[in-house]
This record gives sequence, structure tokens and C-alpha cells, in this order.
Amino acid sequence: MIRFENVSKVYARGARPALDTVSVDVARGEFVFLVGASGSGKSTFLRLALREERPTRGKIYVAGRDLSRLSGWKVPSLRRSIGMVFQDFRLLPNKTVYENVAFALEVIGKPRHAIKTTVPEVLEMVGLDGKEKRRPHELSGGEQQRVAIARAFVNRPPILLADEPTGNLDPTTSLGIMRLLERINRTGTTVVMATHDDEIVNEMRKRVVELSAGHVVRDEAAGVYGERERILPDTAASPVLDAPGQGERQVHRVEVTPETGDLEAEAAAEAAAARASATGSRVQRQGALRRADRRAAATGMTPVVARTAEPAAAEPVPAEPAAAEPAATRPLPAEPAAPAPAATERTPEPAPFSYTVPVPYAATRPVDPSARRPPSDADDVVQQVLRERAVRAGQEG
Ligand SMILES: Nc1ncnc2c1ncn2[C@@H]1O[C@H](COP(=O)(O)OP(=O)(O)OP(=O)(O)O)[C@@H](O)[C@H]1O
Repeated sequence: MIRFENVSKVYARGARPALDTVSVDVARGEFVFLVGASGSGKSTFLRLALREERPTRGKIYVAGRDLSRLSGWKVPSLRRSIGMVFQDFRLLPNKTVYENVAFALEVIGKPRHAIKTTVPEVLEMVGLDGKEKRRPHELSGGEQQRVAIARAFVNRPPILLADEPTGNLDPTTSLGIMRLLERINRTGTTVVMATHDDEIVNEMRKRVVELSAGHVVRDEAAGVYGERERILPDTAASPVLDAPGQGERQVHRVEVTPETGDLEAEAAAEAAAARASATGSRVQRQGALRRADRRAAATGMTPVVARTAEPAAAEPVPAEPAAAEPAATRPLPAEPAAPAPAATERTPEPAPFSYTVPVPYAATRPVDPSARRPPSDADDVVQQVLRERAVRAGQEG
């Protein structure tokens, strides 16, 4: 259904190939996770399959078409056979849920009566019946992603490509989205999903293709996410706080060191710190770190980096299962335990645990405010911490 033969892609100003001699064959009806560090080439792979980019070398076949021979006027026909879902939903803000989905059919010239029957069906399938008249800003992040999936799937394309579709969502909502994508896959649709979500990849046990600096370094049936340390070295910089089997959980005081003055990045960093210090499991904390990294990235900042971690206190806990344990024996971790109201109040010793948002990078990704997650408890905590900090600063000043 999708075949890359020795495909390389060098962007005009790229220092190195974004993809380098990549060969991947995705059969009809498969579900494939594309994993790899930021910049490893996942989105480039998806864009090439969509003919948004053209390869520098190599051949790409999608839905029976040789993309190198596809003339420009046939590209819309190719794209009709591919549904695309993005991390930031990309809904039309002034259109209702119904209109957003109907629009995808209108632009390909579907008759009005067909649209009238198809749209309600697909909205019911994604669990949004009753919300047809809402606009995107009146929906939660998960609901917005469901609309985006409905829009991508309403034409029943044989292929669905998803670029970090759960990147802006909390774990429970992400799980619902994954169930939906799995259902779509069971209808026979081939799904290729780029993701950093290790919990989901480990849970679902689908084929995993791992990219590293533009090379395929792993192609594994029923695979797992892989070594986080290798794929995401920034979170690996954080020593594992309670390694499995050691039987000890460490409680940490949290100090956040934002260097940018950017409130949103600061909030994201602080949420990471607060969540990471909450007494959850190792897997939960790693999930919290990852989500906070994503949130920091969504604000246009580099991911949160854990710099140091030392124990401030210890309490016994039972040993944890390893993250890579088979899905059958490891339920998807729950949302991390609610962080303490102010992490800094939980232990008396200062700053053994420190986070920083090192360098802002000029917004390479525009931030769509409508794509942001609705506020969570953790956000309230962040706001409270920031308010307290402002009060303290006022007192000291
Ligand atoms: N339009 C572009 N022009 C120049 N270089 C680009 C362009 N798009 C991507 N790149 C570069 O190509 C490489 C691969 O980028 P790509 O977006 O495919 O990675 P990714 O694995 O999807 O990353 P992420 O997980 O952060 O989304 C990176 O080095 C990136 O900087």
C-alpha cells in the first residue's frame, strides 16, 4: 500500500539528508508506528507519502501509484485516498463540527444528499453525535481530534496517516483516540502513525519502524517503543528516579529554572517538575515528563530538560514492572497522581531536582491557541506556584 524504495530526501537548506536511503514496505491493512527522536525524519516520511514533498532519490509507491510519475493534476486524486491527522487538529475555527467534516466531502464534489447521510454516520462512529453544532473552541482537545479523524476518514480512504495525533492530549484521551484509530484500522484502512508516545506504542504492540537521523534503524513486528534513552536523550538525562526492582521511591523537591521569561514555557516546565515529583510510579513519571516535554514544544520552546536529580528522602515502594513488558501483562498506566499543591513545600531541603528550559527556538511550529489542551489540575497547580512566586518576589523586593 505504501512502498519506499531507497528513498532519500535532502531539503534545500538541509545540512544532512532528512531521509537517507530508506526502504519500507507497508502492506494493505497494516498499522505501523513510526518512532524516532525529534528530527529523525518521521514527518518527512509522511509528507513524502502525501506528495507534499518529493524525494531527492528513490521511488515511492502509494495506493498503487508511482509518485515519481504522478502528474500534478493527479495529486488531488492521490490525496483523496489518504486521510491525514495532525497533532494540532487543524480544524476550521469558524465552522461547526458538522461543517468541518462536511467540508472534506464538499471539496471533492460529493452530492449534498450523500454528505447529509455520511457526516452523521462518521460523527457517530467517532463518538461526537450531539455535538454537531459546536465550534472547535467549544470542544475538548480529544473531541477536536475526533473531529479531525472524522474529517480524515469520512471519505473512507484506504490509508490514514497520523503525525503525533495524541501529542496534545492527556493519556486517557490519547487512549480513546488510539482505540478509534484501531477501529478504523480494523475496517481495512492502512494506518501509519508517527509518535513519541511510548506508552501507546508499548501497549498496542503493532509494527514499529524506528528512524534515526534519516535511517531506518529498526523495523519490528509487534514492537515496542524502544530505548527512551536512545530515542529521547533529553529525558534520559534525568536519572531514573526509582529504577525497577530497587524497592525505593525517592521524593524530590522541585526547582524550576526557566531561562526565557516565557510564561508558557515556564508553566510547562513547572508542570513537568510538579508532575515528576508527584509520588507516582516510574512509568507514570516518565509519561508526565514526556507530556510536559510535548507541551513545552507546543509552546515553541525546546523540550524540558531534566538537569539534576538527587534524592531528598526515600520511602519504600513495591518494584515496578519494566516499561517494555508485554502489553498483556501491563495495563496502560493511569494519569499520574495529582501533584502536590506546591512541590517546593513538600520537602525542606532546597533544590536537589532542577529543570530548565534552555534555549527558546524561534517558533518553528506556529502555536494554534485552539489546539491547546483545556486546563487541567496540573495547570491550576502551575498557576498557583507562579502566583506564590510573584507574591514572594514582591515581598523580597
Ligand atoms: N522544510 C524543511 N527544510 C529544511 N529542513 C527541514 C524541513 N523540514 C524538516 N527539515 C529537517 O529534516 C529533518 C527531519 O525533520 P522531520 O520533521 O521529518 O523530523 P521528525 O522526526 O518528524 O521530528 P519531530 O518528531 O520533531 O516532528 C530535521 O533535521 C529537520 O530540521
